[in-house]
Parts: sequence; structure tokens; C-alpha cells
Amino acid sequence: MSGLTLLRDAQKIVLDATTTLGCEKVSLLEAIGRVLGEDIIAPRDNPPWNNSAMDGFAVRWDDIKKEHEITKPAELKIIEDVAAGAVATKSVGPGEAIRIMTGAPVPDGADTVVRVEYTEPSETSVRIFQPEPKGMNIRPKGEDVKEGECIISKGTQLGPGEIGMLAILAKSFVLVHQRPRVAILSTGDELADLDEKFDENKIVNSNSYGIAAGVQEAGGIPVLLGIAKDTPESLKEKISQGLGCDIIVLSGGVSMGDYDFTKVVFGELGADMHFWKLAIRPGQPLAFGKIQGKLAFGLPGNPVSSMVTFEQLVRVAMMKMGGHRQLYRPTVNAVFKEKFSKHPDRRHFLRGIVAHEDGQLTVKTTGPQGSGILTSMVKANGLIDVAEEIEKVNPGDMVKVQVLSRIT
Ligand SMILES: Nc1nc2c(c(=O)[nH]1)N[C@H]1C(S)=C(S)[C@@H](COP(=O)(O)OP(=O)(O)OC[C@H]3O[C@@H](n4cnc5c(N)ncnc54)[C@H](O)[C@@H]3O)O[C@H]1N2
Ligand code: MOO
Repeated sequence: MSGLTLLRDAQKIVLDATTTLGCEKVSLLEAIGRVLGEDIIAPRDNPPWNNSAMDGFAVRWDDIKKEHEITKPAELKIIEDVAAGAVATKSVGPGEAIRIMTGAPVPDGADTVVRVEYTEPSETSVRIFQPEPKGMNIRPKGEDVKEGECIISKGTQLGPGEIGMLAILAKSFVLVHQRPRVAILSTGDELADLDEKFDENKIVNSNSYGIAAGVQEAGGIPVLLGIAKDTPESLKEKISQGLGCDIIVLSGGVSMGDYDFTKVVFGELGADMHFWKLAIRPGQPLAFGKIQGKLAFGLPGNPVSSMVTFEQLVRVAMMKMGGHRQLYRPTVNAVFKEKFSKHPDRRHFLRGIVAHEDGQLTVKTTGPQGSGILTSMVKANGLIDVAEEIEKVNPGDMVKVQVLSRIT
């Protein structure tokens, strides 16, 4: 495998060079999708007191435990009404009941709540037709959250469940990691941007938009720098504009062409650069290094190659910067439905369609896998990860798939 760098070695170098960003406070309504920068320790129990799970009557179980018949209901005296939000002023004594609403604190003396459907109440007393087990319909103090427990740990990406819990814990502001700002630059005289007059001799700059979407999906903030001309001067000027960001991502100009200046310019701007021929397909040529402390990636220009290398390297660095615990995409094992062969040298990322079929996960490719065939990324919900040493995959073999989006 001479001259080829393994992806996992490249990932290690990238991750070693990446530091996690600091934190900022945001209000709860802005916190969805953000990554928690602090452990959340419960300041009190939830629920804060034993409370009723039903609208009904708080009673002493001893009073209702006998066998009930429709003709011989237990009859208890109603001594008070407790609405949700109110607290009983009396305690339930033998032969007594307190009318209670769902969520209200269970009065002293009561150990069971009988739901209203099992009773026949009048103004002053209630007849109970059905016994309930002792303790029924009482939600105990602290059944959800115990004071002092770590309820959500640092590095968790906040979803609706976590946001609701933060509200329960009365956190109106929460510490989250800053979002990585990613400058995106496309290179090449053949490119035209979306706001330019259409020219059929030009290639539309799609990479900047695909990469920007990848940045957003990974929780970052894309900063589009436009298109650099195929000159070292233009490249240098544009790259300097991106140095205010945390990461600079270029696409194009990293292979062997006469106008491929990315590597030269990266070299002139910074030290400690890596120019890799990665042992992956697609996405072989790649430049990486630090320019003035900022991570800089030169991704290959072919549209699929730029996306696949973004996934494997830039996204992983963004995850670390953003404070995520899980840096890599989730993977599943699925039954391969086709035949595939390759040289046992590079790791291949085939664009795949993962599906549930007869109780198992299956995967097939999206069709032709050329690195300019962007419809493969449109159709794919996963990248089939075929390891370097593998030569053949047959129908029925299990393969590993990086999950990119929903499996139907
Ligand atoms: N002699 C060699 N030629 C090539 C090699 C090699 O090893 N030796 N590697 C090939 C591989 S693999 C790839 S991948 C590409 C990488 O090329 P570059 O990074 O230099 O990219 P370009 O040549 O500038 O462009 C390649 C291709 O992609 C299109 N492109 C570029 N930028 C964009 C953009 N922003 N939006 C849409 N499309 C873009 C461009 O038009 C070309 O078609 O090199 C191979 N060659
Ligand atoms: O690496 Mo290139 O991305 O094989 O087309």
C-alpha cells in the first residue's frame, strides 16, 4: 500500500490537532441541538412531593381494603377538596377521604388514591365500589429525579426530552459548547457560482453548498468564501479571509493538475502540513494542516469525493470541536444484496440504500459509484464501509454501514 495513508491514521492526526471549543450560555429556547457543556445535577427531587396520578379521593387503604360489592360499598366522609396547585390543610383520618386532583400533593394520613370512576361522591361523603391496591395512584416524591443525581451529562446533544428536563430543573439558561465556524472555499476557473449568469461552459459550484449543508447538519456555522481562481494569489487572499473561522475547508485543486495550487499555498501559509493520498475511494488526494492555528482541509474537487472526505475527516473534527461525546456516525450491520469486488488496498465508501426487509436490515448500492455522480448521494441513506483488506463482498454477506439519514 505504498504511499497511501490509512484513513484511521489520518483521522488520528486530525483529531490530535483539534481542540474542543469553549462554552456559552444560551436560553432554553435556543438550546435544541446544542451540545451540553456542563453536567446537570438535580437541585431537588422531581416530583417534589408524593402526588396523585388520578383525579379521585385520597384515602386510607385500611378503610377500603375489604371485599366490595355494589350493595356494600365503603363509605367515607369527605373532609376537604385539594385542587392541583393546592395543598391539603387537614390529614386523612379513619373513615375520611379528601377529594384530590391529578398532580396535587397527597395529604398526610392517606396512602392510596381511588380514581373518581370507582366512586359515587355526594357533597359530604363518597361511596367506593372497587378496592385499589395499597399505594395505588400515588406518584412518589423523587420517582423521576433524585436530588444530587447527574441527570444529563456534559457532551449530550440536547433534544426535546433534555430541554423539558432542564425546564423541570428550572434552568432557563444552559451552558453549551460554541458551534464551530467553518469557512468554505471552492477553487477552480471552471466554476461559476449560483448568483452568476448561467454559462454552459462553466461548472456550477455545487461543492460549497453541499459542504455548507454538511456543516449545518453537524451543528456548525458555514461561512461561504465563494470561488478562488486557479492562482496562488487568489487562493491566498481567500484563505486569509477564512482565518477568522475555526476551520477552513477548500475543495478542488489537490490532485496533480498544472493548476492544482492548494498544496503549494497551504505549504506557503503554514507549517506541519500533510498531503495525503488516502487509502480510500472516493477521496484519495487530500491536504490537511494548521494555518495560524486554524484547521485547514483541502478536499478533492469531485463532488462525491468532497462529501465523503468531509464526512470522514471534517465532520469528525467538528464533532470534537463542538464537544460531542460521539464523534462518528452511528453504524449498522446489514445484509449486502449485490456483488462487489475491489483491490485489497483501499477502504471503499459505497453509497448505499439501507432498508428493513423481512425483519432484517439490507443494503444495496445506489448504482454507478463514480465520484462525479452526485445522484448517488441523493439516493443514499448510508455509506457502505468496505475495509481496506476486503476483496469481495457477495450477496448475503454482512457489511458495515455508516448511517447518514433515516432508514425506512
Ligand atoms: N493525474 C492525476 N489526476 C487525478 C488524480 C491523480 O491522482 N492523478 N486524482 C483524481 C482524483 S481521485 C480526484 S478526487 C480528483 C481531485 O481533483 P482536484 O481536487 O484537483 O479537483 P479539480 O481537478 O479541481 O476538480 C475535479 C472535478 O471536480 C469538479 N469540481 C471541482 N470543484 C467543484 C465545485 N466546487 N463544485 C462542483 N464541481 C467541482 C471539477 O469540475 C472536476 O470535474 O483528481 C483526479 N485527477
Ligand atoms: O478520490 Mo477521487 O475522489 O477517487 O475521485
